[in-house]
Amino acid sequence: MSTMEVRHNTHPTQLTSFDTAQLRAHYLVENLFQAGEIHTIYSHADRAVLGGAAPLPGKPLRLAAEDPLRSKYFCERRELAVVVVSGKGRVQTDGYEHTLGHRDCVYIGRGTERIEFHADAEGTHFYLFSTSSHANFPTVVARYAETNAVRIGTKGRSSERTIRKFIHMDGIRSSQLVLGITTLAEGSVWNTMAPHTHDRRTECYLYFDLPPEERVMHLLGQPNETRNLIVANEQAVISPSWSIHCGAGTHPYSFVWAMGGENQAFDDMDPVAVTELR
Ligand SMILES: O=C[C@H](O)[C@@H](O)CC(=O)C(=O)O
Ligand SMILES: [Zn+2]
Repeated sequence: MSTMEVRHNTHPTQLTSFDTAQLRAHYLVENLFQAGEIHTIYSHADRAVLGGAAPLPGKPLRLAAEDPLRSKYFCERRELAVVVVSGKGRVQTDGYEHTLGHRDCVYIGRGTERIEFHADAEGTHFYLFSTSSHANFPTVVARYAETNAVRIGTKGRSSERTIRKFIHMDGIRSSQLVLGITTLAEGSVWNTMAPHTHDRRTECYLYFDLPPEERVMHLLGQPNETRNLIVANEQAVISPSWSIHCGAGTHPYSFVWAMGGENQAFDDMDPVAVTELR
């Protein structure tokens, strides 16, 4: 079974009038991974599609062109990145098979007609992130262990972490999609603090590798009007271009960050000083 939910855009002044349930309904994505199903969210923010595929071993799942796409197949006008956030498995693209371990990624280019998810273990979860695409780029696998790890943050600020860029201008090429994984070091809690915005891109964070009883306190909103979401394992946050996106966990975690929009320049950020936050 597969389902696609549609989410509309919000104006920054709306965010400050939302209560907790409304904030969660607009920006938090829960229940991405349902055993034996593919669940996707079509966000009008840069037309990003987020999804979760949770096939059972021996029962592969095929990605469908849901009605909101109005296309013959999912990647007819789209590119797609798939990251294994738990377990291990295989992704088949037009008959080619890509074997993926924990935190490995496959970029699937526009024009790929048949996409199938196979689990090699119980509880295998494939995270999907897709943006529209007007050019064909080759399908390529990126392995977590083989990707250059950039260490950032400091122990003193409880922000020691590694950033691995998978799909970007100097890595796997794409039409607009940019994606990587950040992993927190033992004893560190903060990602992306001091925060930033990037007015030319929407960004989504999918938090994972967090024990079930732990949480990430994620901050969002314009820098001078912030709110928070309490986020559990394998839940995602959609950050509009005007929103900061950062968080602190009660335990170390990893997250997939993925963007789509006007440009792919990772450094095209507007930094926000901690003292400017309200
Ligand atoms: O626009 C870039 C993204 O917010 C992330 O790459 C930031 C991040 O992973 C981190 O600081 O830990
Ligand atoms: Zn960002």
